[in-house]
Amino acid sequence: MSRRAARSSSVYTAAGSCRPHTLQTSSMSPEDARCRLSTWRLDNGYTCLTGSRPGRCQLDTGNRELTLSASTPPQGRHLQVYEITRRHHRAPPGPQRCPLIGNLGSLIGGSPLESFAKLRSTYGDVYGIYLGSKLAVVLNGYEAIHDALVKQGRQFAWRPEQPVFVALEGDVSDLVYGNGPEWKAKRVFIMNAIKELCLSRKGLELERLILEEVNCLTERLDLLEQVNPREILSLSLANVVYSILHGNRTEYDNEDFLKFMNSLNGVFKRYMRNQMKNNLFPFILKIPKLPFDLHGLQKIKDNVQTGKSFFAKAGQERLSNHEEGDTTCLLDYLLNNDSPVPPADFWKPHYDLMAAGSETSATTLNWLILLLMHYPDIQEKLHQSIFEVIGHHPPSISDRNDLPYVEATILETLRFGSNVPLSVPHSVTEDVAFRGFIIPKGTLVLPNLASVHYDPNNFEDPLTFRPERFLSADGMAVVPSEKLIPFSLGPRACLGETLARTELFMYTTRLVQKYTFECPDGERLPGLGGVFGLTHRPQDYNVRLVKRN
Ligand code: HEM
Repeated sequence: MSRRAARSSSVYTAAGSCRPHTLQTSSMSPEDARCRLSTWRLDNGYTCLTGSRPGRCQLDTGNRELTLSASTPPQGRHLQVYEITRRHHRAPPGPQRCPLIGNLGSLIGGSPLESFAKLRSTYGDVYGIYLGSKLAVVLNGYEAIHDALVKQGRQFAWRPEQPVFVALEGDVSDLVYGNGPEWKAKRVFIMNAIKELCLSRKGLELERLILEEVNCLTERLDLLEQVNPREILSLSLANVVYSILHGNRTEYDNEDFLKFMNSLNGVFKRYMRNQMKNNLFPFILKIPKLPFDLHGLQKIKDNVQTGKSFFAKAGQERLSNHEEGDTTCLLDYLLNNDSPVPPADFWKPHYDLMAAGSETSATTLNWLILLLMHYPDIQEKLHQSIFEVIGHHPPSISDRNDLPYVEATILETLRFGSNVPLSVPHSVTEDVAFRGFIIPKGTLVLPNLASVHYDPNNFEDPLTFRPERFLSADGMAVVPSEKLIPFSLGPRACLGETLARTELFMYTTRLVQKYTFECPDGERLPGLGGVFGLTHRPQDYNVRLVKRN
């Protein structure tokens, strides 16, 4: 309790939307008073909703304790102060917090990425916004993101506690959202397993596996004149992960596979909506049964159940045929003695990898096709560069060094599409001093990766698609940029980066070898504005596939 509070004469209890405060009146001089209750708003951010008569008062939040002092103390009255508009003390600056909705008003209307850019121009590289009642610190620009995720990587490596996960009572995938030593052990184990499986010759032979998958995709595409590529790409890329998990692919029209993929899409769609709702009304998750599944819990539980059932069926064969020491697929690794994942939890990494590894890579290819439709010169140059080196032969991973234009086009697509624009939310487990601010324990930290990719100081003319920016002057070598961070940075950086880069190379090369992508007759070329969700994807569009000879 502050010294001022100790001098106080009356005690008032305040009901807080987050936590209640005890308000204490003291005999402060009127000169100290800084805000007027008659306006019903106290100028350090508390809002007085009921109970007190107009007077002059001051709130002292010096040591995070609330002390109300008034020249005319609201004696004998119950004063309700809701912590709904105060900004955290010493937290990064940001717009005035509104009751209940926080700063959602600043984000609604127009593209969220543009809103974030506007806030950056007002408040700087590190600012705080309230998503409902929850403080989120947004990191913008390479330096701020690098300082947090790399220089202070240990402190920022935490994932935030999500109220909805608490409500799911442990039925939560823990590779992406886990924390602490258990998460670390699983991450290291799975990364090593994927590396051994995919990149050493003893395992799955990633090249063969991806080629088989691209061939299945092109067999499908060959039957079509035009297509909305979104779903078929998603199925195809999910199948690559499926093959790594099980050692063999599944059919696109396998009912369980389709059901699982649909449920994943449902999760992606609902995730953002639920996040917002739960931040706005955190108490609704505490109510076990709500009509119409208002907290969305039942739908999420159903999705998890679909994931579990899919795994139970798909993994059955491997589970019954496995012998200790087998290493033909990821499931074998999980079944071996040194696995940190207990059998009851096998579905979790399965779910995580399918979720994290399908939509992301598929969205990048979805951007690529749309961008090539917009830039036919680049499409022709890309095709030419491939044809000169490997002709009609299927690509192999070792061709990457000889195809710098392909690599540069992929890098530029990852930059332009920025398909995981706010990364996956991070958090801090303790109050962290960062660039002169204090980021309070439990704060949501959003690394705005897109802010790095669209910054003209990093990439000249950032809204133009130009693969050459990643090439040497003679066009013979790739010139990577440290400012390109689509897979994020630090201890939580994407676990599948190597796999994703390999997929993107093999798919891009094979698809451009086989087809010219054009806007279908009679349709308007779709715009390049993205749809913002868990990923940043292009709007749905149709592409005409013209087979090359
Ligand atoms: C173009 C494709 C991809 C992009 C752009 C991408 C991007 C990202 C990003 C930005 C993160 C968050 C990093 C952070 O929290 O700071 C992430 C996490 C993750 N990604 Fe990817 N990813 C891609 C493909 C893949 C693939 C193919 C897999 C595996 C099959 C994968 C598995 C994961 C996992 C498991 C995490 C969570 C890591 C952790 O929390 O420790 N990703 N990815």
